[in-house]
Amino acid sequence: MMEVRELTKRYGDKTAVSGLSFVVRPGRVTGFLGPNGAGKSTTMRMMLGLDTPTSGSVLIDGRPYRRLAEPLRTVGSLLDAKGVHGGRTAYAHLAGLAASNRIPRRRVDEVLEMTGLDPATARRRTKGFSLGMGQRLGIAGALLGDPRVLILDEPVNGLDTEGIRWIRELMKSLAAEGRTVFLSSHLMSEMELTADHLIVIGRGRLLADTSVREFIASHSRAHTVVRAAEGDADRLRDVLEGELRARVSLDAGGGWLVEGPGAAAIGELARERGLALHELTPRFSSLEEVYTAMAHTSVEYTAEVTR
Ligand SMILES: Nc1ncnc2c1ncn2[C@@H]1O[C@H](COP(=O)(O)OP(=O)(O)OP(=O)(O)O)[C@@H](O)[C@H]1O
Repeated sequence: MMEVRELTKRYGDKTAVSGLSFVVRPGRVTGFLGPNGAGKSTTMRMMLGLDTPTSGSVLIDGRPYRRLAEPLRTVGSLLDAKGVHGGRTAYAHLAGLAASNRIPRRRVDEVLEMTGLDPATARRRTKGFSLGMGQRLGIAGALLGDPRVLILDEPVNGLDTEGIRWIRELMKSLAAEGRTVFLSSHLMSEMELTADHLIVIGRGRLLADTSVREFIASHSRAHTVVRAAEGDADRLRDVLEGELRARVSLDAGGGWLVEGPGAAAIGELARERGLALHELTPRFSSLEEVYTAMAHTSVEYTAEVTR
């Protein structure tokens, strides 16, 4: 478990993180969202003791990072996959990390296998690694100490479709084992598939701390796809616009996309007006649609931090 308490970070007159408080719980994947410059990386750096808060604190399993006896065994992290010495082989990099954290050498082979880095790749210098291979190595490093908490900044960055799917399943299985998994990503569709819970920040402040499902349900507008019998389509649109004040547009699959009234109201009105419906389907927004709509309407989502 991780507790962020009244966390604030200022750089000169710029406030990157402002009075942020939330709890990241074990047993689920928590996604960390926010536009560029919202303060995600700064928050993650403070979680890992790489940056000192101006005020506030982060506790990992009850202690600040710097007071953890064996940090790598408690928290695994991936902030910058390029933070590996290019002259070393992947194996040497992990073996060095293991040795300095009193982690048995055999664990290196285990994490290499878990992350799909084969022995031949592991013996290559990391300088020639692709972004995706570097990302896998970074994750191998994060898993080395078999930590209860994982903090990953953009872990799918540079991965192909197969790699992205692999990360998704890995994150879910680590959470299912009871670990605390906290990750940021710009890929909303991926976040929707991977995360159970969301922490959303904008301008360094907390905007939402909720399940993915609730976030979508509470911010999406009701949409329904409705299709009438042939010949009734125009009349259906007129009735919806005139009597229910609905916004009606043509749906990509034919039929009308109705915004405003729910499926029940549409169905009942159609029956009263003697219109036979061939389709009446509530449509839920995707996380990406909800997030994009918020980004257009809320200043916290749009502008950079200025103060
Ligand atoms: N070392 C620093 N010195 C001065 N300002 C900084 C420093 N680090 C971050 N900032 C500023 O703090 C704000 C938050 O940056 P941060 O990198 O944490 O955002 P982010 O949400 O991770 O963005 P991105 O999605 O682009 O990575 C930005 O305005 C950034 O310019």
